[in-house]
Amino acid sequence: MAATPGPSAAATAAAAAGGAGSRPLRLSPPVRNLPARSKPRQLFSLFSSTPLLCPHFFKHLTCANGARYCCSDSFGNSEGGRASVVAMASASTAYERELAVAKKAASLAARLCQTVQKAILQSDVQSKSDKSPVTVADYGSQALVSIVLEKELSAPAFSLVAEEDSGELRKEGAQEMLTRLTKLVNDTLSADGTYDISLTPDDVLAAIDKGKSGGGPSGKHWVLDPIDGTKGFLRGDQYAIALALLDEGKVVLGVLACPNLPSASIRDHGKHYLQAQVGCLFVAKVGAGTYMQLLDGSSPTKVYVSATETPDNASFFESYEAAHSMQDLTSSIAKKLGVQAPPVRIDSQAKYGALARGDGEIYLRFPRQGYREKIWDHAAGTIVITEAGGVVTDAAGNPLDFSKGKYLDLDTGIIATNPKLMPSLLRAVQDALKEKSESVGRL
Ligand SMILES: Nc1ncnc2c1ncn2[C@@H]1O[C@H](COP(=O)(O)O)[C@@H](O)[C@H]1OP(=O)(O)O
Ligand SMILES: [Mg+2]
Repeated sequence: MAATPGPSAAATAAAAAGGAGSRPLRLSPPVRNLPARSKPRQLFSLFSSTPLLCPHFFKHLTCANGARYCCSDSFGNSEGGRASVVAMASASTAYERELAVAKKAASLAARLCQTVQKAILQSDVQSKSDKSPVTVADYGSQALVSIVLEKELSAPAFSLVAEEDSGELRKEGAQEMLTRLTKLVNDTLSADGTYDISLTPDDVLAAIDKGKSGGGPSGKHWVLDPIDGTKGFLRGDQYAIALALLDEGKVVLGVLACPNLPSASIRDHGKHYLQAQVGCLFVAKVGAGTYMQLLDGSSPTKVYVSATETPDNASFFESYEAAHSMQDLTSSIAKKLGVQAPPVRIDSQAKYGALARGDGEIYLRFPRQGYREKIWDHAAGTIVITEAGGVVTDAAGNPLDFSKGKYLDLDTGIIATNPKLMPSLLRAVQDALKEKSESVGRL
């Protein structure tokens, strides 16, 4: 099945209203049937700036953050010294089953979301108590992921921490939506053909409510954002299905399905990606690197963060929605760092995927005071970046802690970049935050 763009067929990541100087990014309809290519450029620049570890030239290299990566054709296959063979063998076999299940679940959910985005009707949008829009696709995506986890995992009593619950769907007046949702889930399952099942509305409600786990520091917990970037989804722009697995409080695998992200770099928008296919799946497992493939199936390609060391050649990603991140602060950080390029604003954890494959160097996220970050908004994206050789921290430089339950306890914001740029980025963040608090103090 070919990946298809959204209803507008133009995933737009233009500058937010009033965002003068930001880089408009209009993603046009894809030209079909062109081969997806990863960018060897990223690999070459990494070779040129990283020490080789052993005489197996081009086999082993150390990423700038000290993590070891092996050049391998498939997930986890490697060559080299005995110790690394042992280490990589355990890295390659651990969580293998879970990763395959996560890919299956996210791909199926993405298919459902693509169907809905194409046919979206205003009446699909309900209002949650927090007033953010939620669609039949959020529920359908969560139900499908939950069903795949239940069918495929050997332990049926899995723990799932997910964004949606069935509360609104159980209310009077939601019957029609529930009927449509059940049909959508069943149609997606039957088109896929893996499972010969037909779900009732109650089955769908129960599947959604499997996502009520609170997470925490012990055991395994799946973490799901069924549609990350609901606003982008409704606009016909970028969104992601983000699924991760925590084990003893650490993210051990992550899958990001980005149905509207072009397979080619969006750095030089207006150029290569206009011919690219749309719909990417990023897959990361602890110790085994990050891979990208087309959502409609292509062999996975290992991806790496950009090796750019100089801020004046760097570009940065931030939220499309001005309400999600303080753009005056991010602009001040970029200025202090010496970044020349305007911000690239796109919705959802698609930013993490784009950064992981080197489309840009920096991600800045500074929500307004009082906003509490949820683990499902960052778990999959974080491992996609770290396994590609990048670093993700809070504004004080601490790693994100996914072991505290549903929320991340954060110092102000989230930043990501490559290890070479991180020290200067952290200094710029600290300076900009200090300046901001001093200016608030003077008022
Ligand atoms: N006021 C807010 N500030 C920051 N993030 C928000 C806010 N409201 C919703 N979000 C969440 O931010 C994420 C999108 O981030 P981005 O701005 O990078 O696209 C989404 O998970 C979105 O929730 P949701 O998943 O319900 O869409
Ligand atoms: Mg989200």
